[in-house]
Amino acid sequence: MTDRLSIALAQINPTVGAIAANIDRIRDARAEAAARGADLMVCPELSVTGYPPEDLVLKPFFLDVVERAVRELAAETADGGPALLVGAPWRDGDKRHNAALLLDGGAVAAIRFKVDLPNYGVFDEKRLFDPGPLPGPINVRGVRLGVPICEDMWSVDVIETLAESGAEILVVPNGSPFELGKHDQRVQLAVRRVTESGLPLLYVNQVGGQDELVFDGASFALGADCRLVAQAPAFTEHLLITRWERGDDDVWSCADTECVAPPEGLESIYAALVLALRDYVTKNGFPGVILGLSGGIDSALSAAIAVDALGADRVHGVMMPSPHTAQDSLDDAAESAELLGCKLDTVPIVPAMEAFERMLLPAFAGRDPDATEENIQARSRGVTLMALSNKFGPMVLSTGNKSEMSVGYATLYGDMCGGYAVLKDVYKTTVYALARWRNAHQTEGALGPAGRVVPERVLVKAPTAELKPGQTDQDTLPPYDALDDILRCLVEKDLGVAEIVARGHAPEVVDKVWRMLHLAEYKRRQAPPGPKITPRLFNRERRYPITNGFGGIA
Ligand SMILES: Nc1ncnc2c1ncn2[C@@H]1O[C@H](COP(=O)(O)OP(=O)(O)OC[C@H]2O[C@@H]([n+]3cccc(C(=O)O)c3)[C@H](O)[C@@H]2O)[C@@H](O)[C@H]1O
Ligand SMILES: Nc1ncnc2c1ncn2[C@@H]1O[C@H](COP(=O)(O)OP(=O)(O)OP(=O)(O)O)[C@@H](O)[C@H]1O
Ligand SMILES: NC(=O)CC[C@H](N)C(=O)O
Repeated sequence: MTDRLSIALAQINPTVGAIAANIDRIRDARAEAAARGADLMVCPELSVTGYPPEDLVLKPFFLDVVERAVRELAAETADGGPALLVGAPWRDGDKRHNAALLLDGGAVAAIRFKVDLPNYGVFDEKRLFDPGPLPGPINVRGVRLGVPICEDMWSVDVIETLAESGAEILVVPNGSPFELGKHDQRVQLAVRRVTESGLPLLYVNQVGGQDELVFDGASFALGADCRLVAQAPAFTEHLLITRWERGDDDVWSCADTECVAPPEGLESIYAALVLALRDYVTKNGFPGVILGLSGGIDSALSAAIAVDALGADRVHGVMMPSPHTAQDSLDDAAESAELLGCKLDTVPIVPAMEAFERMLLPAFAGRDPDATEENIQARSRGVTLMALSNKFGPMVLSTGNKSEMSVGYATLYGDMCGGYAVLKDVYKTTVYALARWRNAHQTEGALGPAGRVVPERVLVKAPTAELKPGQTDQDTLPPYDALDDILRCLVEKDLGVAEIVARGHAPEVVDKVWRMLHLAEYKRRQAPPGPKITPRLFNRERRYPITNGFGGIA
C-alpha cells in the first residue's frame, strides 16, 4: 500500500478554445511537476478547453478535436512521469459531460462526470452538459481519490457519496470566477465539506481573464483537521506541490508548504481588473489600448489599470478638448499621463462639432440647443478614438463605471464606444477608493510605476461630463454615496422601495433612481463587456427586459 503521495496543483491560465496551446501549458507544468517529484498533477475544471467554453461544446467537431488532444496527451503519460487529472467536455453515448479525466500509464485511466451543473449567475451549464451519476473514488497509484468537480463541492451529496465509498483524499478541479469576498466563501465551504467527510481537500482553480470573468486561482489545500496547509498566490499562474503521508490512523496529512495569503478588499478588486484587462487585450491580439483622457477620475483610473496591466508603452491617452473643457482638465489629463509615463496626444473636437452644427443647421432650424449637441461632443470623441484604433490597431478602452451605466449617464455611440469597459462593474464610490488605494500601493506584478498615479486634484474636484458650461454630475444625479447605496439595493439585493427608504434615503430619490435604472436597460444591452467583481454584473448575470411595462418597486 502506498503511504506517500505528492500532488501538484497546476493553477494554469488557459485560453478558451485554444486546445493545442492549453495542452502545451499542461505539458510544461507536468514536466516541472515531474522534476519536483510529483506523483499526480491536478489541473482546473475543463482545463483542456479553458472555462467556460460556452457553446463551443455544442459543436461535435470541437469535441472531436478535444478528444483527439486528450488521447494524445494520455499517450504521453506512458513515460512513467506523474499521472494527470485534466478537465474536458466528454461524450458518453448521446450524452455530453463536464468531465475530469485521469491520464496515466499511457491511457485514459478513469473518467468522472460533474453531477451538480450550476445554472445561475454567470453559469449556464445545464444547457451545455448532462449531469453525471453520483461518483465513486478513482484509484491513483494505490490511493482512492474523490473528484468532485467545482459546483459538486458546493452541496453535501457528492462528497458524502465519495466519503461513503472509500475516498481517502478529495481533489477538486475548479473554474470559479472572482468576485469580492469569493475566496473566503470557497474556503468556508471547503472547511464544511472537510468537517462533514473527515477527508483532506485540495482545491485547484483556474487563473486568468476570460471576457467578463476573471479567475483568481488562489488554489489551496486543507488537512483533515481543516488546517490550511497550502495556498498558492492569487492572480498568477503557479504550480503548488503538496506532499501527503498516510498516518497510522489511515488519515492523510500534508507537510506544511507555501502559503501565500491572497489579497483582500480593494487590493483584490484592483488585481482582478488588471488581470482581466491584460488577458482580454493580449488573448485577443491587440498591441495595446487607446482611451480618452479627460482629466476626470474614470479615465485616470482606467489608464492606471491599463498601464499596470500592459506597461506604459502599450497605453495611449488622447485629450479631446471642446470649448467647454476647463484648463484644469487639460492639466489633469497631462499630469495623469506624466505620472503613468504613457503617451498623450491632444486632438481638439471643435472642427467636428462645427461641422455637425453646419450640417444639421437646416434640419434643426427653429430648435434650441439641448442634450443633442452635448451628445455630439461625446460622439465626436468616440469617432476619433475608433478612427485611431482602426488606423493603428489598439483597442478602445471604454471608461464608464457601474453607477453611470446603471442610470444611463453616458452617451450611446459616444463615450460608451469601445471594446472593453474595465470599470463596468465598479461603482463610482469604489472608483475613488481604488484610485486612492493605488496611489498608496501597488499589486504584485504590476507594470506601472510605484507611487501616485492619479493626480490629487482629480480625487477632490467635482465630477463633470463637461458637455456644457459649469455642468457637474450632481446636477442630474444624487450624490454618489447615496446613488451607489440605492443601486446596490436595487441591482444586487432586489430590495423594494420601503426597504431602501428605511435605510435613510428620500422616497423621491429612490423612485428617481429606479426609473433611471429601468429606462437605461437599452443602453446597457449595447455596452461593451467588462470584468465581474460584484455579485451581479450587468447583462451577463442581471438580465432585465428592455421592453418592460413593470413600473413598481414596492
Ligand atoms: N428603449 C430604447 N431602445 C432603443 N433605443 C432607445 C431607447 N430609448 C431611447 N433610445 C435611443 O437613445 C437615444 C438617447 O440616448 P443617448 O443618445 O445616449 O442620449 P441621452 O441618454 O439622452 O443623453 C446622454 C446623457 O448622458 C450624460 N453623459 C454623457 C456623456 C458622458 C457622461 C459622463 O459623465 O460620463 C454623461 C449626458 O449629460 C446626458 O444626460 C434616443 O435619442 C434614442 O435614439
Ligand atoms: N475632453 C476629453 N478628452 C478626452 N476624452 C474625454 C474628454 N471628455 C470626455 N472624455 C472621454 O469620455 C469619458 C466620459 O467622460 P466624462 O468627462 O463625460 O465623464 P466621467 O464619467 O466623469 O469620466 P471622467 O471621470 O474620466 O471624466 C471619459 O472618461 C473620457 O474617456
Ligand atoms: N464552475 C463551477 O461549477 C463554478 C460554480 C461555483 N459555485 C463557483 O463559483 O465556484
